[in-house]
Amino acid sequence: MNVTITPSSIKGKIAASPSKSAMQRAVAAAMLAGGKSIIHNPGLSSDSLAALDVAEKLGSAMRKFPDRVEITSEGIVPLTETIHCGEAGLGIRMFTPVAALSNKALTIVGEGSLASRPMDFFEEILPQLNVSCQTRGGKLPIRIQGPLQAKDITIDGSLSSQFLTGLLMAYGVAAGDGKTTITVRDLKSRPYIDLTLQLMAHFGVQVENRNYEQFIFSGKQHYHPAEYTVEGDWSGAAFLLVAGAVAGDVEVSGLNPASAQSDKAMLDALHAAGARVKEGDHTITVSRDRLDAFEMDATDCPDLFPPLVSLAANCNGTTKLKGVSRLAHKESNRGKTLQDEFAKLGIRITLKGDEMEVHGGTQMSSATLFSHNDHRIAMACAVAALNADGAVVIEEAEAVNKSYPEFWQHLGAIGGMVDHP
Ligand SMILES: O=C(O)C1=C[C@@H](OP(=O)(O)O)[C@@H](O)[C@H](O)C1
Ligand SMILES: C=C(OP(=O)(O)O)C(=O)O
Repeated sequence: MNVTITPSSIKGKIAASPSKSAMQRAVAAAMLAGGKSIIHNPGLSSDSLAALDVAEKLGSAMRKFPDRVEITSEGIVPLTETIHCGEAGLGIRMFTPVAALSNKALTIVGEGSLASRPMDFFEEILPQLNVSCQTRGGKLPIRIQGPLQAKDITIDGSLSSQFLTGLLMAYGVAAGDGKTTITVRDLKSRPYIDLTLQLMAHFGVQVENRNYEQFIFSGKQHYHPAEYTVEGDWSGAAFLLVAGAVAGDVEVSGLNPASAQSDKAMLDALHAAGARVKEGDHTITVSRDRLDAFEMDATDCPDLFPPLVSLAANCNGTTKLKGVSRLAHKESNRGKTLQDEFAKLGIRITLKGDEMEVHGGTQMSSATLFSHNDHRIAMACAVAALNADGAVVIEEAEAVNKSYPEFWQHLGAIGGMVDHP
């Protein structure tokens, strides 16, 4: 699907869509708790729907309503040999160790960009936990056979935090009497682990976090069924907040200021760039003002790079963003993708080692852009297009469904001139 954005002024209010990061974790916890859990505000992102499908295939009973989903589980009892994780990086990396709690031979698959994202971690780590594991050269499919046994283990957290999230979730069930420790070297995306631990605690499992280097389970625990409400998504909201900063005035509600979500750091960037920001109770208002280049280390909030680049393109001067090497293995190679697509708008981006420089403040031009089937690239292009000198076409715009299926409708509702079939 192509979407055409005509330069427009932004004005309006939007309620943030539900966070897929929180939702997928809630599904895993509900699945691991014996009994009935209720998840409110589940949302319809493809990654969240894929998580519900995984839970069904792993034996949970599901009742879906527009505002909630009820998950009834008796533990991990796979109904099929193949588990399909859609295109969700977190999904596959979290559900693989969880599925390995069963003793059944399983094949874990996914689609789209997931087929080329690294999974070799599992081949190295799962055999140490008594799970046989084979991948195709470090990529999908992943063949496993458990049951996983929790043991003291040391892992590398520098590529992604998602593998640790999966192990923590599974250890919540598998850790036995006594003390079991996951030691992690060089953990990146740390706030995502806070979100994991928060979710686990909500469902009754406590883990001691020693400075993101050791995660300690002291004794046997159980997940308890619970009610949980999925928070508004700071990652998706970041695009709307930038739209307000560069093209008018926006109010986004449903954003928890105390959230563990890493992407609430978008507020720091908006302040640093000089945007007018008002922080209310769960509501953020951002209005256009003079914007100047800023510096930020986004190593631990890698998903902010796309909206940060849309903001930086509108800032006078050269914005410096650290952490770009974290983007190589997302839905696209996002450093390069942002460089290529923003070049078509006339914005020069340089990549030097771990740093990205965005040379902003010049008039952006009408162009045809390609999302690379990456939801965050599609949304970053759309926000940049608001200030172009003519229409901007975005190809494969349906990519937004992965995290934020309402994005085009929301952008239109706040004044973005969005044309699509
Ligand atoms: O745990 C999560 O929900 C996520 C963790 C991050 O991945 P990395 O830990 O690989 O950086 C982030 O990029 C991804 O979109 C979602
Ligand atoms: C990288 C992302 O997600 P995942 O790794 O879960 O596919 C994302 O949402 O930008």
